[in-house]
Amino acid sequence: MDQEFEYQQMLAGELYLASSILPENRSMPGKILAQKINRLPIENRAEIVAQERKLFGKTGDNFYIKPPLSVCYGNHVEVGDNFYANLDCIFLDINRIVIGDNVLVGPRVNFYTAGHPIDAAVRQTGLEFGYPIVVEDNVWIGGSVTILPGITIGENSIVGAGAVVTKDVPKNTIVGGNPARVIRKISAQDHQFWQEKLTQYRQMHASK
Ligand SMILES: CC(=O)SCCNC(=O)CCNC(=O)[C@H](O)C(C)(C)COP(=O)(O)OP(=O)(O)OC[C@H]1O[C@@H](n2cnc3c(N)ncnc32)[C@H](O)[C@@H]1OP(=O)(O)O
Repeated sequence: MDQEFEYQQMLAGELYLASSILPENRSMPGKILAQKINRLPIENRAEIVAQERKLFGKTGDNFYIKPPLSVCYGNHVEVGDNFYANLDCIFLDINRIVIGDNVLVGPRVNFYTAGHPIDAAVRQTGLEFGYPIVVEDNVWIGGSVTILPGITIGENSIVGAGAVVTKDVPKNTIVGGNPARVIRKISAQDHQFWQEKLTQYRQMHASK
């Protein structure tokens, strides 16, 4: 009964006592499965993907996370279509991590939903909390990025390598640094530049 209360508090973003969940340890199956995935031969991609689909709460078409990966629960992560995450990512999903379609994640990206009270006396009670993370469609997260609890990254945006994201990222924006700041908006010129590169590539490919 207490375990269920604490678990629901956790998902609601309210204070909860992790140690009351831990005796039964609802997060252990996900951790064990992640360990199993990390031991699979890297060339056995079909099996890796099959196990990753069991680990996460939801996955879409064309999905792959390059091991090793780490989770807290695993089943609190939901991912859309066309998802790729490079190696060594950490999904600390004590609250939900909701990721849209066409999202690219670089190596060593940390999704941290968990936090502890600022006040030391309350922190010492063992009470903690977690807020959800949302990554909207078409986002690219560079390597070694850390995303903090409660953050939303808006559609089409890019998080530069090494950023610590402490505030929501608006859509169509490039951010970088620690704390992450807006570098610039993604513009019509970017669109034109990359469309031209794409056309060039296709012409060269066709002429081979
Ligand atoms: C899915 C995967 O596996 S991804 C593989 C791993 N690859 C990566 O992580 C690469 C991520 N890429 C980056 O971080 C790139 O630098 C990008 C996408 C942010 C570049 O964006 P652009 O707008 O083209 O940046 P550009 O190079 O023109 O630099 C613009 C400014 O932003 C700064 N900047 C660029 N990247 C970053 C960054 N990661 N953090 C902080 N500042 C940055 C530049 O220093 C420059 O500053 P200035 O105007 O003061 O000189």
